[in-house]
Amino acid sequence: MGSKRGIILYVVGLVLTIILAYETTSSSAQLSTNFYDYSCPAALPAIKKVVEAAVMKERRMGASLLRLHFHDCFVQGCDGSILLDSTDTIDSEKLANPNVNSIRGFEVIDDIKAEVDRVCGGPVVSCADILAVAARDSVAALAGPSWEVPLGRKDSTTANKDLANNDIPPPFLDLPALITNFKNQGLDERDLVLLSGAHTLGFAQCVTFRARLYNEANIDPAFAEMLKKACPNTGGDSNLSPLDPSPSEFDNRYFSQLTSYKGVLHSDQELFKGGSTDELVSHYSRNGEAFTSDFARSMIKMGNIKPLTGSQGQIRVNCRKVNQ
Ligand code: HEM
Ligand SMILES: [Ca+2]
Repeated sequence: MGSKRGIILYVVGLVLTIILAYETTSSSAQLSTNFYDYSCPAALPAIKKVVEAAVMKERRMGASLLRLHFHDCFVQGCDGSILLDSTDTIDSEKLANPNVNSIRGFEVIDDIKAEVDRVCGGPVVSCADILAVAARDSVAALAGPSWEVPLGRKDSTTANKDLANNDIPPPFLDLPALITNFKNQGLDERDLVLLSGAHTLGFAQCVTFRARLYNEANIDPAFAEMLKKACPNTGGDSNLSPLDPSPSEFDNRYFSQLTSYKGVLHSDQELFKGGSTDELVSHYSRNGEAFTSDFARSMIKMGNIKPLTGSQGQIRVNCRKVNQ
């Protein structure tokens, strides 16, 4: 009798363990678009409102917020790690080469966080989710597509400056290295082309494309001459040039520029120079609608990189600091 009971208890325990294990693994991969529908339905409209005001004030901020989400996701996944300031225990990603004197928008994230916590009555929405939604709302505010953002990311308690230096692609990479870099994040060649299309928005500093102007042959000569005016051989490192001719408009001109060898960054032109991604670049240069809808898909894919979910991580009270 006793042993029968023991067996039943054992089986029940086993089943519970299996269910629990399944729940943990599936929830750690699962985000959902309705995550805040009950806990704070006012959150998403609040984010949109602050993003729209910031973009109205300065169009470039939309580009900067989009890039912030990208640079978050490529380091430890989309976990808000990029937002943490340096402390004794935090080696801030803000100081990594791809970010220092370059990445911007932290004050807007602070403004969004304050407004979201106000309307939700406390810290309900993670900083990582705020970054993902702000990127989406930025694109939409600059005439780009909108999409439903899968939500439920938690915030990291760590940052990794070394990983930021290693994993955020620098602009001097060639196509094979760009492909590998994206592949390491679970993104394919099509995602590389589509997400590089984010360079339809925003600006680059002279120091990031000088070598292309003065050393490379696969650049339209008149275009190179024009860029050299804003980017001399020496000095003017931080002078800005737009990444495409309409840096405040989400359109497909980035791709048509590439097909006429008017890419600003070396890494941009790598996507169209007789290699495996040429076809994709031509396709999106001819078909703006396809770019718009496929870009949204790739953004969702990028936003799903290694999120912390369920009991992992935390919801930060201050996006710049780990709780307590
Ligand atoms: C494919 C590899 C990529 C490389 C090598 C790269 C590199 C760069 C560089 C060097 C800049 C100029 C930064 C400066 O001068 O301060 C820049 C700007 C920008 N990048 Fe990328 N990027 C890449 C992919 C992406 C992706 C995937 C996104 C977003 C989905 C993105 C969004 C942006 C935006 C919006 C800007 C303009 C930011 C502003 O004006 O504040 N980039 N990128
Ligand atoms: Ca991160």
